[in-house]
Amino acid sequence: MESTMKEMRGGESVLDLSPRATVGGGVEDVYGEDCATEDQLVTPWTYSVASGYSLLRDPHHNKGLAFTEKERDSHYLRGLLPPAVISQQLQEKKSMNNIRKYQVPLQKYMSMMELQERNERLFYKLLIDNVEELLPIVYTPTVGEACQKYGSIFRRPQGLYISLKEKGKVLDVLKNWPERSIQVIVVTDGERILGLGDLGCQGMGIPVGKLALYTALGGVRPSACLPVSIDVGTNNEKLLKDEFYIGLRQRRATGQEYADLLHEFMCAVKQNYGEKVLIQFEDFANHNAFTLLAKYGTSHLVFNDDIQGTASVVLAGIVAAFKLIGGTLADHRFLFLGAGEAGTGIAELIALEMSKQTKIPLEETRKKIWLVDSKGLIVSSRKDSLQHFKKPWAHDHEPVKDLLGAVKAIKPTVLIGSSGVGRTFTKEIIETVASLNEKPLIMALSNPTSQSECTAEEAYTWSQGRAIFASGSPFDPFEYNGKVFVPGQANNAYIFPGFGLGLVISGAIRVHDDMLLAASEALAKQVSDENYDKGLIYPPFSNIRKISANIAANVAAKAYELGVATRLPRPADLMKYAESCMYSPIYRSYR
Ligand SMILES: O=C([O-])CC(=O)C(=O)O
Ligand SMILES: [Mg+2]
Repeated sequence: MESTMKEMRGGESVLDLSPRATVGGGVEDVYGEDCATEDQLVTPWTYSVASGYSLLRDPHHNKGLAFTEKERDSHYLRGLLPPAVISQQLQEKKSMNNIRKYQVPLQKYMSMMELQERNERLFYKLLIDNVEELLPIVYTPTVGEACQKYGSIFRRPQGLYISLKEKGKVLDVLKNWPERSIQVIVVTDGERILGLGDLGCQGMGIPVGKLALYTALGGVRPSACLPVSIDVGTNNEKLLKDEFYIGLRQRRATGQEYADLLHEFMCAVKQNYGEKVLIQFEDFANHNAFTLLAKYGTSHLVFNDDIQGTASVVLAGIVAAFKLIGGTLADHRFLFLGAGEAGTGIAELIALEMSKQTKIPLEETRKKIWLVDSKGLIVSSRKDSLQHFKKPWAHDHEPVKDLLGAVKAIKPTVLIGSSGVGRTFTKEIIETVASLNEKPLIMALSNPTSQSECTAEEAYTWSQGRAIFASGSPFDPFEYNGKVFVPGQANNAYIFPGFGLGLVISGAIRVHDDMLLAASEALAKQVSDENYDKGLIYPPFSNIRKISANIAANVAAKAYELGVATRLPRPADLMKYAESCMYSPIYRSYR
């Protein structure tokens, strides 16, 4: 020990060439970091106020070549940067040029993630100014591929990893996160990532992507956002055998062990961040999604994006579509393929809104809505064997074994895919729906693009250009018989950023279904005549910050009305207030 210490401090001692030899081989190494052998401890020294080299390495404050002369003087940056001083605008132009050079979407994704870790404000500037181009990169569909390959492309960790190894220590883990004032957490356990299935710990890409949208689309400060991946194992054999897999190498814990870890997490979050932190559940498997929402809905500020966010965005699209296809909710018949979180969540919100509009009891309005799962049409004779969240949809009807049979029997005016399984709206199914309706509304919601129930091209071609079509993942405009059809993107990204902002600015402590209706109503109102002319039932994403502010204002107003808002007094103009609260990625000047 004595001699090792000597070796560590000086450079004079004889070099130890054993396998324990120094890692860095430093000379005049004051802190002993470079001279330390692999099994010696070193101290990770940093400064409390970032300046100089560490300022350039701090993504929250780094501005790269945009540091001014004055800032370079006062923050010890002289010589650490080349002489040129350029604007954020020029940096943006350069970064976009570079990203556009990549042909492979995953490379664009990696380059965006690198930017986020190098210069956060520039990352958000790019994302906000080029939202339609970059959304498919940081979000669906590319984020899906990124999660599948997360281990291989892993560089710096993002977000907080809570695994079974941290059982009993979750509060300590939360305290390791560098930010204190968290407002929004997006958490997944990775069991149902988009329509791609169980990706275990690598589901982290989803909370990271969703929170990037919270900031870019909804204006929540990046430092107030916390992505969390809960790792209870994975049942994905391919990942368990993948040498680059980053998660626990075990099959999923279930039952009490699972419930205990989640409960510890939920309690620790409240203890650490208080009552008003929003916890968004994302991409949990059906069985846990419904259970967690019901269990924590009365004690925490929780929101399930796949059940509630998707419901709100789809309801908005349907209501907007009535301008094109006519009628009201009560005039239509709805048929779903897929009776999981999205399917039953949407169905319930449609039934609730229909009931409010018509004063017909909810039990009755539900009967206008039919769902098909992997075993066929959900009917009352199946009731005993159905999972609890499917039971309200088991109406009286003879058994029907598949979607085509159900389309023929139910004669829907609106067909919605929420199955997570691609290419299930076949030619025959779309032709049958199109034969029943002058203007069928077809929504293929499953993500990413590979899991979409049909493509835009198929929907337009097989309906001879008569379908009103929207999909969860983006499709390019499609020309058919000389007319250009622009498909809308029915994705919860329209809702959750503004919804969350509304909760944050009102200090809401609980989520209520009426707030989802308020968000939906605000979104539907944003569709302009110009959008309708193109067949769109959603406004373009280029306007999303204004849309989010509108949603936030409507949600906040509802929170005050329901008495769950704690930020008092209520701001008189909630729209103005929402806009004034939104994060801007423009660089700040340092003193
Ligand atoms: O992430 C998305 O694009 C929408 C969503 O929540 C899902 O598909 O699970
Ligand atoms: Mg999701």
